[in-house]
Amino acid sequence: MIRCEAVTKSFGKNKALNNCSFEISGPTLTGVIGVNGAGKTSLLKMLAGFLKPDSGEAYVLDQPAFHSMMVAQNLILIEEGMPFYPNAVLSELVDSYHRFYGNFSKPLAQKLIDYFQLNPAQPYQKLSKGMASRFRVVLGLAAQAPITLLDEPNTGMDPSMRKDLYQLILKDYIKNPRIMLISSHYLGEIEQTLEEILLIHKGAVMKHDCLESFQSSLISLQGRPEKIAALEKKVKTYDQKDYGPGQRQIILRTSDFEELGLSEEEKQLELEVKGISSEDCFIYLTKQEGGNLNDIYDS
Ligand SMILES: Nc1ncnc2c1ncn2[C@@H]1O[C@H](COP(=O)(O)OP(=O)(O)OP(=O)(O)O)[C@@H](O)[C@H]1O
Repeated sequence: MIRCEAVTKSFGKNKALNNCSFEISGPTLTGVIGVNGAGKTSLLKMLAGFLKPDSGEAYVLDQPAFHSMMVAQNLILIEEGMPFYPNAVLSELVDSYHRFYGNFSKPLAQKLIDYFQLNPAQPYQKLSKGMASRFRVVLGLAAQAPITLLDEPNTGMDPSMRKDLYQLILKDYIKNPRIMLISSHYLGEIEQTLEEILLIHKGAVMKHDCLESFQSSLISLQGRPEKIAALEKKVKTYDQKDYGPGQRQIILRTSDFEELGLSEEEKQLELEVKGISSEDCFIYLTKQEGGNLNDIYDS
């Protein structure tokens, strides 16, 4: 079980987490998504007990996470800035994680090291970015910790290795179902692996849903511009595009679409109603309020 109750954490004037609440009570593969700076890493570090909340509380296995030895032994967080000893070679790091984590599987670590073509005698600090990510995944999966948090495990990996990684994570989870949180900017790639989505926006949970509900929360509506313009006045739209003079598309909430009470005839003859991808859903829901990119080059 992991639970955040109104967790807030600031760094100076910067609020990394802002009244963040959610709960995961049993084995689930959850994707933690959000734009840059949304608070994903801060949330994972909070659950790992590395950060103390300013207010609220993060619980892991019913205990406050901060500096808890019980939490440390039952949870692994892999992330780019893991504090390994300087000059440690991969086999030494595997041994030290094996000593710490009760469920650590050395045979699995060995198989993953071979699969990822890593050299156990090589110092971690000499690995390329993608190879270092591969090694962190070795530790993250071989630890078999009841709570497994993978912060951008695919950083620097080439596309074919990223595909393999998603399969590995899924196979590992099927073999040993547990709470797994994976943060990633590659939602379109990783979504087949996931059961749930935790969308973090401005330090808070914007959505926590199963993948299907997340994806179907927005919908695309296309039709003649005057027809669409009439509907647009009644709902909040997340995007609008014109396709030539004859067609206009809007993106709106599926619940708002249902409330419009359109007849079946209107839907079939006058409008094209389509689902959108989960990645587009994420993009529309979190669209930045910042400037227009055309302003950068057009004077
Ligand atoms: N140690 C720190 N010191 C100061 N500010 C921090 C620190 N850690 C995080 N922040 C700030 O908190 C906010 C959230 O950062 P965080 O790394 O959690 O976001 P993220 O969603 O993981 O981003 P990204 O996708 O870019 O990795 C950012 O504004 C960041 O600058």
